[in-house]
Amino acid sequence: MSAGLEVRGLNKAFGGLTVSKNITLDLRPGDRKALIGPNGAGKTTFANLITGIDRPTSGEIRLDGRDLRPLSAARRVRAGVAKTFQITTLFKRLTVRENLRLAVLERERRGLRMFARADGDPAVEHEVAALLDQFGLLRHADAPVESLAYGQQRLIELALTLALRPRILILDEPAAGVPSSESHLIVEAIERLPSDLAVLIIEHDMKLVFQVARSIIVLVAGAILTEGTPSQIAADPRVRELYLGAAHG
Ligand SMILES: Nc1ncnc2c1ncn2[C@@H]1O[C@H](COP(=O)(O)OP(=O)(O)OP(=O)(O)O)[C@@H](O)[C@H]1O
Repeated sequence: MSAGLEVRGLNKAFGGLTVSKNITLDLRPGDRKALIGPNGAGKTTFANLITGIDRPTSGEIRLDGRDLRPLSAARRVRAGVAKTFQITTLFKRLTVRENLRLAVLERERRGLRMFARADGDPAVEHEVAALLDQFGLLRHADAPVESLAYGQQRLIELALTLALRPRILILDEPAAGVPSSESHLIVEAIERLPSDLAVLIIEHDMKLVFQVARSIIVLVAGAILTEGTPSQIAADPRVRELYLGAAHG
């Protein structure tokens, strides 16, 4: 048995359209991998197969050797597979601290009934404070989420996901909609993620990808074209053609 996520020969067809083709990859503790590819390459579908939103037509998905395929999306989160920014919903009128508290309680399955008494639980408060600190949100702790800049709201979503204590984290376009003046917040937050977490970043912003990824997987028409270090990918003529072709097309 090996630690982390193992995907073997994954296929997915919607009717006659095959959108994932024989995808094989690993996500090990500490990995910082990016999944890139043109629009419609099948990145979101791949993420949905891992998180259990979609079911593969064939192929294997294992976490620490355990077959994930029979598990519902909710059970996969409990097993340690989390994806921002879909499972997270911010309560915009509540404060940052209250949102984080709810996420911790949700993980503990204490639910909303405990909410009123929760601020009396030192263990929960300690964990919330650590998350606020990790994401540089301490000074905004008691501000309503809706009063914060968009980039900061995305940080809160990331903090909420980490409150679930995932082992595999899929970041789905973490910089989407974030003004370039705030994108450094996202980069810094990714750099501060726990070192043993396995991270897969799906992102169109190549600047961000090359800043944070140590390995890049290129998906084209549902299949992996290549996987390599950022410098290998940047030098790959097929990848250059793909992106230059897209830019000129
Ligand atoms: N539920 C579905 N039913 C039928 N076809 C689908 C479904 N979901 C996705 N597809 C098709 O699968 C292909 C891959 O889509 P997907 O959204 O996974 O690509 P993507 O790489 O995430 O694209 P983008 O970068 O634009 O988000 C597309 O042709 C899309 O139309």
